[in-house]
Amino acid sequence: MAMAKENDEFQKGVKHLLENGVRKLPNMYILPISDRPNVDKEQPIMAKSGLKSSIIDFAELQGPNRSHVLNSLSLACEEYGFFQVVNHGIPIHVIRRIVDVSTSFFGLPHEERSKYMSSDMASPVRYGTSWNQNKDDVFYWRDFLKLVCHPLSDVLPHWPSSPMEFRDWAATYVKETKYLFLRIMEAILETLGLWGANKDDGILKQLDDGSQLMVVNFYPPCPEPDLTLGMPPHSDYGFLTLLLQDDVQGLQVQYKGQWITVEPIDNSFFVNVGDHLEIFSNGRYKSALHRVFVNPIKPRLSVASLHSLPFYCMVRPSPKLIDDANPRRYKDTDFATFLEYISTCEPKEKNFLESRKLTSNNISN
Ligand SMILES: O=C(O)CCC(=O)C(=O)O
Ligand SMILES: [Fe+2]
Repeated sequence: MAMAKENDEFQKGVKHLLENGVRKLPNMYILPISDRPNVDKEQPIMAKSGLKSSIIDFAELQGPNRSHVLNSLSLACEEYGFFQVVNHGIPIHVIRRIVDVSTSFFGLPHEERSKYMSSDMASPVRYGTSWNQNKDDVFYWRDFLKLVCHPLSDVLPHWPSSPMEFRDWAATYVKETKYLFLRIMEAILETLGLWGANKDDGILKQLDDGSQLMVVNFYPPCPEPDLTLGMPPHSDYGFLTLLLQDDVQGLQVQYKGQWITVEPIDNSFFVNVGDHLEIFSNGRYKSALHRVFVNPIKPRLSVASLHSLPFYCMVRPSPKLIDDANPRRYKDTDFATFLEYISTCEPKEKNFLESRKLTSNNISN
């Protein structure tokens, strides 16, 4: 009984635990030694790792240097699975306001935030904690707000009405990030030889009408950050995720088996290749494995915007990227398969994508 009660408290999230005087990391959050972040051990930060070419100047992409930027973009997607976009064109006040209203949302009393708790994965709004709180054996030090963003007019009335300006700014932010996503995708299609003269605008139309999810992640200060994580190693499911992070370090990406800390660059987006783009590009571009560590002093906030095809569409390797030298490497995948997978087995690292790979026995054109 006492145990069940304690469990109920964990379900309310980490901010709630802190507000209720928890000063020591509960056992529920302690990861096995092999999964702990090891942040003390020498882990390079991005600036010192030699990954400079992963910075993409969006303004240059629209100008005479486009082909040069496209080369960097292609290299980043192929080699790292991520890049950072600067001069992205989204007005700075929109960026500031989305951070402000998101911070205010997490500043609301627990009763107000918890109105949006739901175990229904398809709910247009879902407040929750950890990674998958209904299934996690070990909990992660994160609270989140997930908003389904498409079709906007249908979902908007379900979004939080408090703080007062939340809906308006979230709607503006969602439209701006969708526009940026589509422009970046045009460039990515071009790097794959599917734009320009060899135009495949079918996929871009589908993406324009595609799914979009906005996830606000909040990581309060953690009493014993070396024993836990804010998010486990994972790849995102969609084509691209556009991530806005505040100025507190926490995000790490894996490169050549090593965890590299992404130092936040003011007014930029960290963009990572998701599983669907890996499938669509027939494995040429790789989805990025990333995780989040937490710290004992500063709260951290990030806003992720995840984009893919409409939920009912199949994701499959582009036929133009399949030939004798590059046989089809992935099975057809739809969103229902993904939801079924995450409801039956814990998504760890890139294991969903692994389950979609064709083996050398059943590889085909
Ligand atoms: O908070 C972060 O930096 C990463 C968030 C993330 O990976 C996600 O929302 O999928
Ligand atoms: Fe992620």
